[in-house]
Amino acid sequence: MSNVMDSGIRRNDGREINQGFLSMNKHSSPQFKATPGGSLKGKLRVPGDKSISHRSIMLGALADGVTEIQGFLEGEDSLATLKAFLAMGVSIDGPHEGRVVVKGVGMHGLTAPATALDLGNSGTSMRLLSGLLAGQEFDVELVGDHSLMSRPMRRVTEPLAKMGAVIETTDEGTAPLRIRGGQTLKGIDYDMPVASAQVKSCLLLAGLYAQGKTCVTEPAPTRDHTERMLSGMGYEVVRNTSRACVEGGGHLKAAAIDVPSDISSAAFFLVGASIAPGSDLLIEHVGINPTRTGVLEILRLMGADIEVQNPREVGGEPVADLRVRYAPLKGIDIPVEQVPLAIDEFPALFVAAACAEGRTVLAGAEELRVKESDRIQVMADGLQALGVDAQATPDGMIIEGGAINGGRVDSCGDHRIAMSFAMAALRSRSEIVIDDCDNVNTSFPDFVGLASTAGLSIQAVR
Ligand SMILES: O=C(O)C1=C[C@@H](OP(=O)(O)O)[C@@H](O)[C@H](O)C1
Ligand SMILES: C=C(OP(=O)(O)O)C(=O)O
Repeated sequence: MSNVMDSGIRRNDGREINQGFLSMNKHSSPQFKATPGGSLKGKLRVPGDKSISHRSIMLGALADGVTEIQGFLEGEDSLATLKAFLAMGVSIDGPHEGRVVVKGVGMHGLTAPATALDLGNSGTSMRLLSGLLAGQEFDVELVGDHSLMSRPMRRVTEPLAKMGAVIETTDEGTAPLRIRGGQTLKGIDYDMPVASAQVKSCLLLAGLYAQGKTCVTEPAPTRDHTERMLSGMGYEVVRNTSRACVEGGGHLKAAAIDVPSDISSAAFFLVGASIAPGSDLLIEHVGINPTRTGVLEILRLMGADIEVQNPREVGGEPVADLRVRYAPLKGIDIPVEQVPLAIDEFPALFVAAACAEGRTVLAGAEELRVKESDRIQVMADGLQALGVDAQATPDGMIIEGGAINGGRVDSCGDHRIAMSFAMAALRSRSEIVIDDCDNVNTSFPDFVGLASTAGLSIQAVR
């Protein structure tokens, strides 16, 4: 049933993703060149939600029965998750134009992979899988690219150890993660020190394999796709405002999953259209789960003109079309409670702040320093290179809005930073050249094509 050959995954466009595609040669990482000016117009649909795509493969693989997924993100991060489950013996057909069929093996049907699982650039894959795999019968090793191998993993390995998991990290608490199988896990009641959906999801997934009840309390609301999908597949999750609990030993039932477009990918267009005079753009079928809509709230506080049209629910997740028109923005103090609800959107929001009138202050966002790059420092450096008054602080940034000159910036291999600076060209005085943009493929394949259709003048060059 699988269309995967020994050499790698065959994509629906005929391209083959070879073994080792996740650790691509950075010498060939393209530059983006974006010409100043223009506006964003028309209607478009951005690719599927990355968080939901990961979870659809993980839970589909563990379910009884066949899970059909539509709208799956064919980006390198979610493909890394897909490939990990192929390596653990799950039969998966696709992706074909966003459709993936996963033949579930049940809670105890995974088999030992022949080699370490390479999760590329994807923190979500590594942290969620560490929980899911801590309760298996086999040993497994998790590795990734240079960025992923430097991200903090103790936030998951420490609470997992309290549950009885045995996981080895480096002395710095980073991957490779060596997970010893055959452990008996027991449920814990865990107060998370950081607001992290990855930590919460990791522990809930481990909790499916634990004796008794596993409860996770979060210091602030974070994305709840795991809880929603578990419930949607018939696994009881007991939730109140800040706490989610599962009882180990249950089963998942296969279900159809319709993945909405990713609001984190829509964010570049929300910002681009807000800052470019003359813009009027409709972004269709976007996931507007309230744990993800901080970007809408923050942009509106800045004066953006965003209309939520045709709100509906699709497969347990709220979805809508977003119409965004140019509006003059003003600087604000970003409300701290919005931080976890917009955690991946700050690179784009910093560009909005650079185009706003007055000062924007972000605090309470130290988590940005441990994403694919240090998003506070890398964005501050890039904005300064473009002539913007942007000062990094330990937990955020202070930006004085004003003119954006052109120039050259380094995305440091961070997809969200590359796409954010591309949108900055809509308001820059001269060309913006962005280095090291390969990883845009982790979350937004064909960003350049879609952005060009909407009116951004951008090219990828090797
Ligand atoms: O659970 C998820 O799918 C994610 C959670 C967030 O990470 P943290 O849990 O580290 O905040 C987010 O930044 C990441 O892109 C996806
Ligand atoms: C932080 C991100 O992803 P991950 O943690 O899965 O690498 C992101 O996509 O912005």
